[in-house]
Amino acid sequence: YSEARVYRDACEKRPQEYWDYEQSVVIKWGKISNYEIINKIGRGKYSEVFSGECIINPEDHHHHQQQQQHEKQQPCVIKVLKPVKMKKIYRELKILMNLTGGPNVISLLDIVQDQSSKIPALIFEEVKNMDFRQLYPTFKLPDLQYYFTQLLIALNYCHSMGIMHRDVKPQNVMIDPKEKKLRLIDWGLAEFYHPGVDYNVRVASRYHKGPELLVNLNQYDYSLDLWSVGCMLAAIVFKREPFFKGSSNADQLVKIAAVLGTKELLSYLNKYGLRLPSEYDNIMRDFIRRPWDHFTGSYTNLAVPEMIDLIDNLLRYDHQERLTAQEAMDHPFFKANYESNSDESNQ
Ligand SMILES: CN1CCn2c1nc1c(Br)c(Br)c(Br)c(Br)c12
Ligand code: NA
Repeated sequence: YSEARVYRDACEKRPQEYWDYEQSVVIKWGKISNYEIINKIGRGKYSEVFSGECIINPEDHHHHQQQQQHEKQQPCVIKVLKPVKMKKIYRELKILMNLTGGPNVISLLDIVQDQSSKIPALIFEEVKNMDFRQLYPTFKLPDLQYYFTQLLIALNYCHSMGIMHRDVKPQNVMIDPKEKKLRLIDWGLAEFYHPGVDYNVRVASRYHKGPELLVNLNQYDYSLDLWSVGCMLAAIVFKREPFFKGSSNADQLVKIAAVLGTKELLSYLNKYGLRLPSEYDNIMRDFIRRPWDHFTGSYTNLAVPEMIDLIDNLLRYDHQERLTAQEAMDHPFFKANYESNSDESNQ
């Protein structure tokens, strides 16, 4: 049995309609004619994503025909949901309505419905996102302090609102480096946290799955998201994207054990009265725990002691041992001064 160390009663202390998405999702549908799709920017298992424009007060267009071309349109992102169970759609909508406007959470501007297909489309604020594979290699320590503080602010907020994101990964963290803007997106796998509930372990994306998901520890909590943050940091600091690259869910745990150790995995399982699932019998080997400096190689520019300690306190098998989002924000790494010293910048 396991319970969250923080925000245990975040849902219980709110009215039932806050978290009971099966009963009480009231949708105020917007007008699909207010939006125009420009082009496709992404496709996922559950949705197709487009860049779009919001046509502001279309009634003005009748009088000034030529103005139409010059009318300032609001750029937006249009997420067209694929027809999955309405229950899952209601969950995402409810969570977005609860969180929209929160710090560094993507803003939901409107919900519209395609007349023929009846499929809902979600309209979001636009973020001029720079692909993480291009952006992350440019990060120096001050950038890591800034952007991971912004990510932790978003996670502490949603956790305080009783919501686990459950799919934290670079693809779901939109960053506009020009505006130094970060937004956590894709709440399609997010769920409300209730103590003692057994959750589906088939969540998150393989490389960012916490050990709890891979050993079928169903009573996980917000701390799952902090494992994923640890994976993101380790990938940047040790220049290995992704940091744990499993070829399957089972192999994912093997890759984690190759770093954190097999003995340590078994004591984690023991603590929660779990056994290694049978699919590991032939693939789990006896790994020794690797010290983090094993991964720094020749360079250590980002691998400063405070960063190593932060990663070490996020990438813990035992979800109860991991730093919470608030504890991570209070970690010495974020208090240190790494502003590039003068001689370095002259080189
Ligand atoms: C696949 N890509 C690339 C950029 N981008 C993608 N999906 C997005 C979603 Br969902 C939202 Br909401 C926003 Br905002 C942006 Br920007 C998005
Ligand atoms: Na989204």
